[in-house]
Amino acid sequence: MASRQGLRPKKLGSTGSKAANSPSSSTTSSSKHFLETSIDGQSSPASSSARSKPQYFFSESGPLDTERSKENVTVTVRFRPLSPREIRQGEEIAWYADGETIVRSEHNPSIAYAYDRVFGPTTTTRHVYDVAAQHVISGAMEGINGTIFAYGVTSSGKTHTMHGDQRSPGIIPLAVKDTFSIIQETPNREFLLRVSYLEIYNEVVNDLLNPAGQNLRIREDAQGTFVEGVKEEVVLSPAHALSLIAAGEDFIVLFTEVHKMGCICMLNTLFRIPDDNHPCPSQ
Ligand SMILES: Nc1ncnc2c1ncn2[C@@H]1O[C@H](COP(=O)(O)OP(=O)(O)OP(=O)(O)O)[C@@H](O)[C@H]1O
Repeated sequence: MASRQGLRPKKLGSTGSKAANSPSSSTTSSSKHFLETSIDGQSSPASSSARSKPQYFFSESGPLDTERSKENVTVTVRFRPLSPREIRQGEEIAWYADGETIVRSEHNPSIAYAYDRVFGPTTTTRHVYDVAAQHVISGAMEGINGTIFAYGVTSSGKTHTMHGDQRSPGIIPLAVKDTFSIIQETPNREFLLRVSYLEIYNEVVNDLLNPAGQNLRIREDAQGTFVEGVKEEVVLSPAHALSLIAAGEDFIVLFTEVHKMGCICMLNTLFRIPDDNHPCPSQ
């Protein structure tokens, strides 16, 4: 897993004016609310860059490469646009995406942070998925553990990014679809896909696929860390997997009132797809 250090954005000095560093006006300003999407693809070559270096578009050489190749965590920031309500209330943009890797303060341009990738408010979820998540899925299908998670303050866009809607599917449905496409394109292997859906609320782990599975314990054994007693469903199609998410969502609604009272409390869900894949016996 990632070290804490790996999750920390790197603060930069001023690297120039906003206009000079911004590729286009559409990505130079965005809401003061932003979401950080973290990705952990253990040992995945595609996620092996240094935390503060843009992973996808830089190829680096030199003595630091060995060190960087150990880095498995990338941090991506996605800005959402101001909502109509925020515009009506006269809310102002506080941070903006300055190019593809820098977040800069509107009020003090000398304050800037570098991330692996920064997406402005006009970026589609599909693009975020393609650039920042797809490689974790393809890595997982090759047996490399991977995690994609979103964090941010309330209303920063976590649900929009991870779940999305019919018009703009989120990272979870896109990942499910991709997973099954990869299975179809890999006829020489057999895959067993199992899904679990958990919520971590105030440090309590609840099973969203099983109403009886409350306050589950996190344990460790020789094979690694696991949640004791969590329900795992074998899934046979994208529709089946997505129906499990929908069922889990119904369950989350039960917690919504608590969540509202909790102000900035975070409601986090984990949608987990462990896959066991083996070469076909006949191959
Ligand atoms: N990239 C985006 N483009 C357009 N609208 C967005 C975007 N991201 C979020 N929104 C909108 O902003 C609002 C808040 O987003 P969302 O519900 O995803 O936040 P959240 O972080 O999940 O909030 P909470 O923690 O309170 O559940 C929603 O109306 C959503 O549709």
